[in-house]
Amino acid sequence: MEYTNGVNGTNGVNGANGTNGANGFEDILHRARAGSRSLPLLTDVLGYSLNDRLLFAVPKKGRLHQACLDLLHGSDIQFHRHSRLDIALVKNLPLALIFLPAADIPTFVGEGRVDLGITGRDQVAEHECNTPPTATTGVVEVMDLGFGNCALQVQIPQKGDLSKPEDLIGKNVVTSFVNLAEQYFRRLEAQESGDATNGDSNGNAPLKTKIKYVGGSVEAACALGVADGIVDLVESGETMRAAGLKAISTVVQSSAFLIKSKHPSDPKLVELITARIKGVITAQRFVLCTYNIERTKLHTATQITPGKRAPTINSLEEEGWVAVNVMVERKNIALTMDELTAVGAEDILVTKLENTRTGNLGK
Ligand SMILES: Nc1ncnc2c1ncn2[C@@H]1O[C@H](COP(=O)(O)OP(=O)(O)OP(=O)(O)O)[C@@H](O)[C@H]1O
Ligand SMILES: O=P(O)(O)OC[C@H]1O[C@H](OP(=O)(O)OP(=O)(O)O)[C@H](O)[C@@H]1O
Repeated sequence: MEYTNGVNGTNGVNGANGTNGANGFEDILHRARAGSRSLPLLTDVLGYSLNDRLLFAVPKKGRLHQACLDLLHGSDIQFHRHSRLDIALVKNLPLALIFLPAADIPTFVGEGRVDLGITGRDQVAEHECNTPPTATTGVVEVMDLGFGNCALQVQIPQKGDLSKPEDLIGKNVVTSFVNLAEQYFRRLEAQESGDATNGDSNGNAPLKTKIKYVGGSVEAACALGVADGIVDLVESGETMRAAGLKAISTVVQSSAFLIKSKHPSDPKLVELITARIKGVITAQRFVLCTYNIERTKLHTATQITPGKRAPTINSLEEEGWVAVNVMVERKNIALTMDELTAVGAEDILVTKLENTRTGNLGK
């Protein structure tokens, strides 16, 4: 089977409407991309053609799903998704959304079957461990979307004999990220044995650590006696602590990324969607701050609020006073207001941004 991670048939992706043969979803996308003579079949199966539409993969469930729907809404990408159907045509752009498990999105985008996608960087790293990018395949990271922040970490029981990653060598490690875990322990074993060649991914030396796959609830594996340690995602750390585990090493840091294939079918549309998403992300990240200040104190105040390019300064009707308009990062706004007040700013107002479109904001 060409695809791993259950793309074919195991998770409901295959044959989204129940009529779509053994090769299912993958085959549909392939035929759509190829624009081949088999397109009438596509129409028969789906009731419409994906030809001439840019394909955009979105996580169908899980931690990234709702944030992606919010992003699409903010970008005015309008669609109606029929229940149980994992393809939705966008009404106001030549675009189709394909709802896929986050883990499968790098495969589809990397092979160019889908043009754009949103998934975690951890999933991209896991995919690329097994399928290194070539000149024509593999994904291009377009933009960090600023949500889905987490870390893939090596975890062990809080109480027990183990204390460091090396203690897990030769033991049982359970994870959903078998490729990254194998790569991590292969390098660790190589360092321990002083054998630099062991560190490559060609499997020259057998891996002593036993890596086992589970699809979810990884944190239960130690308590159930299946694992001595696990490699799993941590955000707040609540799941880890509740399971009596502690983190001893980080394999990879992650957040949600917009990714694209190396040869998207419509680069202009990719640019347009990227600009819209960037506008929404920037609007979430910044607020607009306005305040009045005496011109003599302006220099000090604008050092506190330099803006992205420069603040906008307007004269007030009152002699010697100016009004300042400036973008400030949302996470810093309370501190910024304190500092502005301290240097004599008055009438400080903070406005939420609905949307933005700028050249270099949010980089
Ligand atoms: N606790 C978390 N906090 C932030 N982001 C997370 C968290 N857990 C997962 N993610 C991100 O969301 C992605 C999808 O994980 P999630 O567990 O939601 O997957 P899923 O598609 O529902 O699969 P599964 O059925 O295996 O749980 C991860 O690859 C990671 O990038
Ligand atoms: O550090 P925390 O904030 O507690 O988050 C970490 C948990 O979130 C994810 O699981 P999720 O709840 O998505 O379910 P899953 O175990 O089925 O993957 C991840 O696999 C951890 O178990």
